[in-house]
Amino acid sequence: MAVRGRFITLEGGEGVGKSTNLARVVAWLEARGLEVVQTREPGGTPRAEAIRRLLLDPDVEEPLDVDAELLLVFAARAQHLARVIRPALERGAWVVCDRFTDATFAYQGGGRGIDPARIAELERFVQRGLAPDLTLLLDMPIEAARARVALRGETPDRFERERGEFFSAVRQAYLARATAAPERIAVVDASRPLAAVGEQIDALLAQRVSAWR
Ligand SMILES: Nc1ncnc2c1ncn2[C@@H]1O[C@H](COP(=O)(O)OP(=O)(O)OP(=O)(O)O)[C@@H](O)[C@H]1O
Ligand SMILES: Cc1cn([C@H]2C[C@H](O)[C@@H](COP(=O)(O)O)O2)c(=O)[nH]c1=O
Repeated sequence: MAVRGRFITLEGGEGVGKSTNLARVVAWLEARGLEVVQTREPGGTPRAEAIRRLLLDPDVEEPLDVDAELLLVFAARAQHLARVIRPALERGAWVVCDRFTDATFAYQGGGRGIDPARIAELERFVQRGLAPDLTLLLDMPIEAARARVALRGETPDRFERERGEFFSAVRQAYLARATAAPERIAVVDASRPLAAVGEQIDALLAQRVSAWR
């Protein structure tokens, strides 16, 4: 069956406000009478959430090989696409996802140094042409974002324990993808107060949704 719904993703480094603003995107769409499926990566199904725990667990003594990390990310994505994303889009629902493949190019590509061409191969294999219609890239300086994460007072996961250089590389990789695909990826200055960030997101949604109709 042909894909009919729309696929929106939120991206950005740790603590930039993806989860907070995802709730706003969902509310904005639902207020317009649309069926919305809210989900996240890695994860979104019980098996994919099990892979997420494996990826994020900081306490495993055996270091995770970077290629194994990449393949686990795409294994979780394949399951998520098959069980949640494709069925939702096919029945006409809108899917709003906290992170997707731009995160792989940013974290495994930029952060871990994996060749983007190898990531693109897996992207083609797993997604078979399916890609987000709109990506909101929340961008802000990494130190300020890390301060927000620290305020949450949670135990840092395996990625959150990385050094500053890792997150600088992640941020640069995200921004490079936005430069390469400006028609899909809208950069939002996430360092501003929540209300200002939300207003820009509402305006972007209004503009894109009217263009799709
Ligand atoms: N514009 C903002 N100004 C100030 N604080 C904010 C803003 N946006 C979000 N926050 C706060 O920053 C913290 C991180 O936000 P949130 O959890 O939404 O980020 P995230 O990008 O989803 O994080 P993670 O990458 O860890 O999942 C939360 O405590 C949230 O309330
Ligand atoms: C999709 C995806 C995610 N990651 C990393 C990025 C984050 O550190 C964690 C997810 O946790 P969060 O609550 O969303 O911050 O996973 C990754 O490295 N590669 C990916 O493709």
